[in-house]
Amino acid sequence: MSKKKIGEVILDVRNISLRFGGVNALTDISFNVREHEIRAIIGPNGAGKSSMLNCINGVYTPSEGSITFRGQTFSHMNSRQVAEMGVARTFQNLALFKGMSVIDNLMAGRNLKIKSNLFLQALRIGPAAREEVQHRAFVERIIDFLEIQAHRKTPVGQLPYGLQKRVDLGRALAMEPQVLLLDEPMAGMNVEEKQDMCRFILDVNDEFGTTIVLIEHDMGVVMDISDRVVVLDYGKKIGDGTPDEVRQSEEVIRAYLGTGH
Ligand SMILES: Nc1ncnc2c1ncn2[C@@H]1O[C@H](COP(=O)(O)OP(=O)(O)OP(=O)(O)O)[C@@H](O)[C@H]1O
Repeated sequence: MSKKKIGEVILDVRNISLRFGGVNALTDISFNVREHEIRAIIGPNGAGKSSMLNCINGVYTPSEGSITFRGQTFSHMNSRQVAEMGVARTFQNLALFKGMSVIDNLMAGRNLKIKSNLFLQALRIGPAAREEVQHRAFVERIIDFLEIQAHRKTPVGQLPYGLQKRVDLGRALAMEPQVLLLDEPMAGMNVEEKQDMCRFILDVNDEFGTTIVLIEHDMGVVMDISDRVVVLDYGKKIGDGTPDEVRQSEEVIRAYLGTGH
């Protein structure tokens, strides 16, 4: 693990519960995330991991509890407000425009940062033209960073799955987030693609200073790259600590590590 500096609490999840009809997807979950940290959420299928991310980024409204982001507490925010506050997300089932090129997908991810109005943008005149140049330069930086220069103009749907996941990461990075939520960034990847994705996640954390919260099933990956891990089981928190602490918890071993997930 690098000698990076972990900072203050940037995201504080307090007593979150979420119910779907009779199903308690989350029950009284509390944990925090510190600036510059890589924080993993793990747990067996149906444990509530995606529901937790959906509460953090405003897709779901928790039945109880609150989330504090950079000192501002809210019990519900919509997804756009959360994004504007600096939280970006990738999805388990990619959120890309398959028919559009890599560069256009990244520009779409940049949309939130574009200040000029649609009319000026369409005409590409005045401040809108200057702004577009700046945004394209930033997107090109991401393309170089993620080593996808050769695919800049390729429609995303034609790329292998591993590269599509990388473009999805790029789309989220185009927002220049302070906190990046990654929902199973390595799902469906082969070993080499996983190694590449691991390297990119560590580099994003290191070079951009982005705080990362990730859900991942591959335990090797989680234990290798995370600073701290939250463990969920049936919607309850059963573990929270460094990878070593979590690895040694009997409750965690019983619920998760020992079951061959
Ligand atoms: N929109 C929904 N409507 C009803 N129940 C839901 C909904 N989303 C999730 N659930 C239920 O909430 C519980 C937690 O699901 P969730 O998808 O958050 O778990 P998970 O840990 O992300 O699972 P997986 O690893 O399989 O993705 C499950 O029992 C699931 O069936």
